[in-house]
Amino acid sequence: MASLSTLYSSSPSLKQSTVKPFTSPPTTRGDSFSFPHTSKPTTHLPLTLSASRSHTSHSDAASAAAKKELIKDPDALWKRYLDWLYQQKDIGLYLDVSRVGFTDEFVVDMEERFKGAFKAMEELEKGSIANPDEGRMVGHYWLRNSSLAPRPGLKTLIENTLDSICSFADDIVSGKIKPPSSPAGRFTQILSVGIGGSALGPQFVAEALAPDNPPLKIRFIDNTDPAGIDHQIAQLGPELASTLVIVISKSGGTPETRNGLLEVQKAFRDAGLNFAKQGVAITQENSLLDNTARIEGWLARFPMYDWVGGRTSVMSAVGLLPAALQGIDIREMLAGAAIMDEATRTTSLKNNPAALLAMCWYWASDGVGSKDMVILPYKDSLLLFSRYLQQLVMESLGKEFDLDGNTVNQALTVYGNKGSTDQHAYIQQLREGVHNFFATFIEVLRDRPPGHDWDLEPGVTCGDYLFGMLQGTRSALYANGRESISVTIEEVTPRSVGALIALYERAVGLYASLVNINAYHQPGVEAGKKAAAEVLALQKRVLSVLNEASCKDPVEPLTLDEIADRCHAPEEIEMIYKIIAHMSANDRVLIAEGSCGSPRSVKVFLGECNVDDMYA
Ligand SMILES: O=P(O)(O)OC[C@H]1O[C@](O)(CO)[C@@H](O)[C@@H]1O
Repeated sequence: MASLSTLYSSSPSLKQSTVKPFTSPPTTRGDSFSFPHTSKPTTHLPLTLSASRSHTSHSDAASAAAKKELIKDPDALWKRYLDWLYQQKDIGLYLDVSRVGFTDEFVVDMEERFKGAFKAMEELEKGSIANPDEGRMVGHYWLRNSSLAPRPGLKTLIENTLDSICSFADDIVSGKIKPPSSPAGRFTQILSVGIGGSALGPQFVAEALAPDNPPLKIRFIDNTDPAGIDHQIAQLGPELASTLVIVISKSGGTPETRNGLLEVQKAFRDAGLNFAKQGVAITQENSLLDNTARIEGWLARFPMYDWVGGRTSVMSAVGLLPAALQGIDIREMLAGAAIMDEATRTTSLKNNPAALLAMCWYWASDGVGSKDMVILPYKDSLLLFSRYLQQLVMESLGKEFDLDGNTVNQALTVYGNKGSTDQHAYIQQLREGVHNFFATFIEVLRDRPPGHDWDLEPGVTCGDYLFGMLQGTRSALYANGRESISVTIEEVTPRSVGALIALYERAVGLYASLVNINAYHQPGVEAGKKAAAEVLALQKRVLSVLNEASCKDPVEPLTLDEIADRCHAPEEIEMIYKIIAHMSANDRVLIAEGSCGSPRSVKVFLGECNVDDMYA
């Protein structure tokens, strides 16, 4: 039986790719999950802001009471609104922080503290090792302005890749590149296989921007849930023959993605289709996935870069290729992000929307994540923004240690779906329950395309209701001492979506500097991955022990204690029980007698004896 990491694909062939965008010079390293520790940068700030806003301030009753004193006087509130309203004209984006109760003294303190955060960001954009644990540069800002890339080779790589994406997408959409055996004569569907940052960006962009009738429709496999995978493949039906499968994995070694690929390849084999002619890989050069795609001669391969993190990869091939295939104007998305990048480079706190967001997060959560961030887009197409931000924010800011090695357990929890839908779900608690959050309203001024509106009652449209629900909820929360930020865009367009993504990317980076953490690594994820691999290794040992006992004559059914002893893992008896319960629920060769509700009564043997012990 192949181990989890030894194979990416089960049916290698030696055909060559017809499109090879990997023609530019290689970057730095291939796939890996662990990196040598390198020295830490010196640009980071001390932990505490001031006595009143220190890491212990959220437990300070006086400070908590002061925070409840939000301005109530309408004139003063209007003045505060005017004073703090930020507008980005080229995007048509507004940021209103007037309903966050920060004080003038706090802003003065923050201005001082932001000097270091701006400096760190400037160094990052110039190519510093901003991810010290992994020894990596952090270059997602270069993707939308390649002239910022610190080396000419990187600039060329970014530009060449973008050109390859556009021309490959054009060739697929126009039918110049065809699936080998589809009656449709052209690709009609995309099946995207990836997880985390290799899925969330493409999912958000598709939901936000794909036209009603895209040239290719997209579906996602973003888990190792067999039923979920079967569902996606079943939904494709005969259109599997005209499906472009895009396998996305920066590392090229993520088990869920590998499993998704193997399942899809099996579906292709079962349908008599040649997967390689319909497969595209987006991954780092020389990763397991890249090598698999190269050896098997997949249709195309596009690069992921060492210096782009998964959660900030939506403007690399990861997000751009699927978007272009759906007819989304990716150059406009990049332009919107570039405009926002420029706008968020200013070191004037009041004129920098990302810094304003970071400042509000710090105020609202005491710089320690003491309050959750509830994201409420009042627009169905932005539904997945909160899910996208969950990874961007929580994988970046949820850290045990700061850059100096102190234990800080930093966090900023993100959740939310959309308004006004959530008003009928959990807004009740937000208004009246425990005060452990601040809200962010995402407002879209344009209700629907011009020419489609009508009054569903005199003087009032359907969109007016949505507007009223947003404004009403904002007011009702504020009246009960609940703070909120409002981000307003005029329309949901590639440009405004690109800008929104760039705004939050920058805010996360700045906030991480304020609290002195590395926003660009994710060491905590490894523990779960390692534990999962150990469970699967234990399962193989259990099967081997059972196989040996089942080959005896007569067959020797084993109790859980006996299995645990023979596995030399008595401390794992509970896990062994769970392994057996899972396998016996899934038509495996294993037979468990007794009652699942009383584990001690269970006796297990295999339905077949394998003399070669395939599990050993
Ligand atoms: O693109 P990859 O390497 O398959 O990783 C997927 C996701 O897994 C993580 O590494 C966490 O496990 C994320 O940071 C990443 O976006």
